[in-house]
Amino acid sequence: MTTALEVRGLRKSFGGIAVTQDISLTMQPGERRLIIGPNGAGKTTLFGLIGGEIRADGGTITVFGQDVTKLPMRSRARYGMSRTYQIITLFPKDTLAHNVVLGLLALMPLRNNTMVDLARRPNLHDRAVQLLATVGLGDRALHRVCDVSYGEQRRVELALALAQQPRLLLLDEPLAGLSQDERQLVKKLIEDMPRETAILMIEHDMDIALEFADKITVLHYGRVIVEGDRRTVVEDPKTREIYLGH
Ligand SMILES: Nc1ncnc2c1ncn2[C@@H]1O[C@H](COP(=O)(O)OP(=O)(O)OP(=O)(O)O)[C@@H](O)[C@H]1O
Repeated sequence: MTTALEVRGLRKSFGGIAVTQDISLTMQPGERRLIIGPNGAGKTTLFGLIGGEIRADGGTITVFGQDVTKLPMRSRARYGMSRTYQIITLFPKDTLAHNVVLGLLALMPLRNNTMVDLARRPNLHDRAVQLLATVGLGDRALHRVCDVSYGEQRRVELALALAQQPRLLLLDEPLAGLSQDERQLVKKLIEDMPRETAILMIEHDMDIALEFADKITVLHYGRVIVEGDRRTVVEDPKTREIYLGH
């Protein structure tokens, strides 16, 4: 079976400091994988490399059998990969629906046509509202991003990622900055994502994240130090050393 993601010997240095050191990992289609590690372990850099914002110094990244190592970020989406960001990247003065419409447009062959008349494409708007409804924001579609809460903005990001119907979804701390109630809501949204979508997630909230994961990868100083199912990782002395200091 073709793997969803195959990372081999990935390396990246910034100013001579190795931040990603020979990382390899394999994900199967539909797998739910959690990446954990202390601050500065290189989690976000690894996401940047996989997503294509950061160019690797060495190694390869294959998505559903396609070598994407040298492809720019936007081209990687065409192979089924989509991601959210730790920092929100929405247009604040536009409505939620319009943000999602832009996300949908980015996937279409007419995406480079700046003259596209959105008023003549009501189906796009309807699709955007539908997607917003899947993250519980159907009734907020016509609100501006700057007028909704931080938690709601994070849910718009999830709607945008889902708009791409990804086969591989990268979630960078989807629960960060959310209230307890919003965490539960977003957790449920992630759990309810199509089971065939492989999800790679960075998350600090262990209580929620461990439950979600089929497999966990622990990074430390840019290396994979432990990998396995929940029990293997939690019981491994190296994990305990990092998180508990003993
Ligand atoms: N563009 C950059 N230039 C220089 N150093 C960088 C750059 N990006 C990241 N780093 C450094 O690389 C290391 C790993 O950073 P990264 O953000 O990937 O870690 P992280 O595990 O995601 O941490 P956190 O949990 O705090 O978000 C850090 O020491 C960081 O300062």
